[in-house]
Amino acid sequence: MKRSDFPANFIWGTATSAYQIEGAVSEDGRGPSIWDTFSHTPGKTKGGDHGDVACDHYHRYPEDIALMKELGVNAYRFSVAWPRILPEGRGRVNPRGLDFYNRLVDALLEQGITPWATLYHWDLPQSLEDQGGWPSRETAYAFAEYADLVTRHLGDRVKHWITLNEPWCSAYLGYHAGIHAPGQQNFKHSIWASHHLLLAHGLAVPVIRRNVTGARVGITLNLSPGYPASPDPADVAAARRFDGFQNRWYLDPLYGLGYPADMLALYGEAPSVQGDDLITIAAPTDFLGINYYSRAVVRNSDLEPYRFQYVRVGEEHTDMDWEVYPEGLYDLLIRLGREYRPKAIYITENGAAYPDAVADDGGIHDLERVRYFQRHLALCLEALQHGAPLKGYFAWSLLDNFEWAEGYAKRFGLVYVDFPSQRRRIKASGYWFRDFLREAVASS
Ligand SMILES: OC[C@@H]1[C@@H](O)[C@H](O)[C@@H](O)c2nc(CNc3ccccc3)cn21
Repeated sequence: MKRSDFPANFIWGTATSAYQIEGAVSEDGRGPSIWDTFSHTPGKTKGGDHGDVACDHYHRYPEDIALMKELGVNAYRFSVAWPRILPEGRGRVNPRGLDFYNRLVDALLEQGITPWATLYHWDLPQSLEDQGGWPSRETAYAFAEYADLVTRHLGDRVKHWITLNEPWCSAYLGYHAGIHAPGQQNFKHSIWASHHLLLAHGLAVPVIRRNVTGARVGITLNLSPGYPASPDPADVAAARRFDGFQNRWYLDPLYGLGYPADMLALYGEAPSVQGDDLITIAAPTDFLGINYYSRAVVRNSDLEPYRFQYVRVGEEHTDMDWEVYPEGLYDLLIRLGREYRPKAIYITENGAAYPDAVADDGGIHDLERVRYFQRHLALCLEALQHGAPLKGYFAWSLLDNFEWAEGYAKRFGLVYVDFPSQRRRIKASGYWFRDFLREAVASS
């Protein structure tokens, strides 16, 4: 499999997010986010790690853009930090926050790299959380105001917009599992949060289209195909419940089907739907972003409210203990193409954590990660050849960075970061990606 097997206009990028790489959390007027609060709360992140400095990208972005250029990507997916733009979440605008993203976008364009901006990658301004957070409908309205402000300022140069990164993570991990910010464990709040996140997306889509000529708008979901641990009908039903929990709860409303009836019955907890919310949420989009890392294998369980249990399978796992299963990406792409028929699909994240180390020769020989990319890209190509509307691929991630509750212990980068010195080193996987992308030049 080589680059020229893919369409000539296929998008090849790397992805990051603001809180994971920027640092400078109190610089130039940025306000606190729920991840500043959560990561500074003892016991919430591995080793008490936080994003105060991270990759110091706020200051080092020219060097990081030079790395993207060396890798040969033609696009870069980053997120805008809401608390940098609106320190209290609404109202007062921080011009120095806007200035940073103006500089970042201009520097990307100067290098011929297309900016793809994610408006929300989990860093909710703390003041909005203090007023109810995503369980409150007001937060959806605040998001639409934020989207309006950012797209009015960057929309002349940024044409690709992702409203939300992974609402499932924000709602479930943040408000029910409690392992992500803000760390609540309240099922009803997680259901209300999921609805207000989808509502926020739906409110923002027309705002972005109004502000950005030629906008391409979408949302990014972390989707995992679910497989039953056995042919036992109870396990098959559990896999269907998993699919509802992880995938259909978001896909169905976004594609005009409303919330899935089986999950509404299972949950017995109705989302806080009002008026035309479901019409708003189903605003037509130009693409679906998919973050794919692995599949899920589940069996039946009495564990309420989801009534499934994960089963650990497979011979090969990453440092996150996620099974390496590229076939799941193929199955997912084919299913989505057939069942939801998005205009386009972009893999907005795919990658793997491995315990990278600098070898005696100064290199980082992350050959497992090279193999991970090769296998997943091969299945992307196969799905594309079988009709999936796949138009691009963003590797997660450009840099080793702050891996949320796992802190800096889990490395996903194509580029190794020595955090004490902030020195960047391209890994073997980065050089592989560079050579893969250069092939088209050689063969054209
Ligand atoms: O964990 C790797 C990345 C993470 O760094 C990104 O910020 C985020 O967008 C992301 N989403 C997933 C898939 N979903 C997920 C599941 C459990 C915990 C965290 C993320 C993986 N990743």
